[in-house]
Amino acid sequence: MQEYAIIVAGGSGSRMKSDIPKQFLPIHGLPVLMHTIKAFRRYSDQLIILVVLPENQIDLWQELCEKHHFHETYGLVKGGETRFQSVSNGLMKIKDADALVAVHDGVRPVIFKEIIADSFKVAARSGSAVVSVPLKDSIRLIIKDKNKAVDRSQFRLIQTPQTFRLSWMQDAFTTSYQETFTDCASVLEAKGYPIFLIEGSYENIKITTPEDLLWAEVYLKP
Ligand SMILES: Nc1ccn([C@@H]2O[C@H](COP(=O)(O)OP(=O)(O)OP(=O)(O)O)[C@@H](O)[C@H]2O)c(=O)n1
Ligand SMILES: C[C@](O)(CO)[C@H](O)COP(=O)(O)O
Repeated sequence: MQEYAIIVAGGSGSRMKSDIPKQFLPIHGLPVLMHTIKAFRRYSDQLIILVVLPENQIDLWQELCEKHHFHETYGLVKGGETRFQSVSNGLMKIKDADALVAVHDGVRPVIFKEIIADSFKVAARSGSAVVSVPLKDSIRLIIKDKNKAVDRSQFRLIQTPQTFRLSWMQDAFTTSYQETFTDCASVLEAKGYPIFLIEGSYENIKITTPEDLLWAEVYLKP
């Protein structure tokens, strides 16, 4: 079955508060998104990669590609207002009848090829594979002005890639957008599809705020 990766990098990175969107900030001199694309290419030469970018940042990306002599093979897709819309735009570019699609945040550059491989293997068998890790901190539930300890073993932190059968994704993404759709798993779950969790890695961080860049520098050895 043909394997696709939709790498979503259509956001503005408001929480990073940087001059340019965080997906273009350098780690060891190379933009975050280039590290992410290279990680997926390391997984397979056969993988079809689609990269979703904000329409108004495509010129900047192309300048960066020239500057860094970045010549990986991938298709470019225009992003949307929300992550949901950006994924949806990526899905619309896929014309195969049958395929597997891994959706990954462009700002998670420390993704190991073994995890990508596992996500495709499990999704081929079960229809879905969502990367997750156990919590290391204690957590408390906030109820108005009070709070209460909860059993952390009942929770998982969810990462990407999130890999699914194309037909499941196409069906699920016909749903109207809801605020609670923070990832693809929540969209597929809302349509009744089962979500299978697989083991992720604590290094697979999402670059969201400035200190995350420092950790990514440590994890991505030059
Ligand atoms: N309209 C959007 C919003 C987000 N994303 C992508 O989804 C991933 C996870 O989102 P997040 O970390 O929230 O990125 P931003 O939306 O850019 O950040 P912020 O919420 O701080 O503005 C990122 O790779 C981001 O580029 C996207 O493709 N299209
Ligand atoms: C998709 C995701 O990275 C899984 O943890 C996360 O939900 C993205 O959240 P954000 O609100 O877009 O930062």
